[in-house]
Amino acid sequence: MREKLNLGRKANLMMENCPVLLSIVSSLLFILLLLAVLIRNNGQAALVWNEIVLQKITNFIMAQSKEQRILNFVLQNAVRGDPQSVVDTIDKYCSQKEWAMNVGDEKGLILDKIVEETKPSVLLELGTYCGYSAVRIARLLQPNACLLTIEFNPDYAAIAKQMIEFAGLQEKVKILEGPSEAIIPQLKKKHEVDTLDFVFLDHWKERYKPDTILLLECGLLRKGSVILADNVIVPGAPEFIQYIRNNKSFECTNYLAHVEYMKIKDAMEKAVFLG
Ligand SMILES: C[S@@+](CC[C@H](N)C(=O)[O-])C[C@H]1O[C@@H](n2cnc3c(N)ncnc32)[C@H](O)[C@@H]1O
Ligand SMILES: [Mg+2]
Repeated sequence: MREKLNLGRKANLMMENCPVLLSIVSSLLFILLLLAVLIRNNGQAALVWNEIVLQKITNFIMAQSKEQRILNFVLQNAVRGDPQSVVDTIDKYCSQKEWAMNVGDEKGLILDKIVEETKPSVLLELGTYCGYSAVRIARLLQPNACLLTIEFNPDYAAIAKQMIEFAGLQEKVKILEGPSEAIIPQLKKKHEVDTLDFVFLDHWKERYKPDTILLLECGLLRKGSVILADNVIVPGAPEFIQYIRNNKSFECTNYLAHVEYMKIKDAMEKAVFLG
């Protein structure tokens, strides 16, 4: 009898709270819907969602970093000594399993085209990450050409080293570990660079402009040096774009594309130094 009374009271309580519960659930659904729309239409929100929310949860569950998972997938599925298979395997993982900030397959084709047109011997990349673009660039280089790539995150630099070795490109690519602003001034004396034929800007976007100015101040650009900047729409590099397009020493071209492994618009900017 007492049990029946208790059950009745519980049912009454639930009925009384029903509108409150319903409004909480519907508010949550509304917030989720809003988030989904925002992520779908907004590049910045999509990057934050992938890099901060999804990645942190997966890293916690798997007790391993996303970059380690990308490397493991390459070690298990790509062909050792075959850079194209390394590039394709990373693209497969990042388009099907987990998003990552590699330049990716679509903008990678623009990068390939500009490297092939420029035929560079001395190249600099700012922002190595897992070594995707380093492998992509180095696979196209002439026998004596060399790519220096700067990365300040030691975990990423370690992953990139293994990626580049697996691709068989360790003779062509040298990883310089540290912040770009500290390494650029050492390039001439410490790393025997005279001038750079090609520079790929793909590190944090607020460093694009100051590091371009630093390259000029250090005398590392010559007439005809090509700078290619990734992600000039998403996340965007407005200060760099304003600086480079208003500088008469550079001739600029914009290449429209999409954010790596997404349908959101992005672009690359090529700037040729006129001396
Ligand atoms: C977008 S990822 C590079 C992706 C890579 N280029 C690719 O396409 O495979 C940017 C990388 O730049 C590194 N980075 C950012 N700012 C840097 C700086 N000032 N000096 C050195 N590395 C930097 C980050 O740690 C990150 O690994
Ligand atoms: Mg990029």
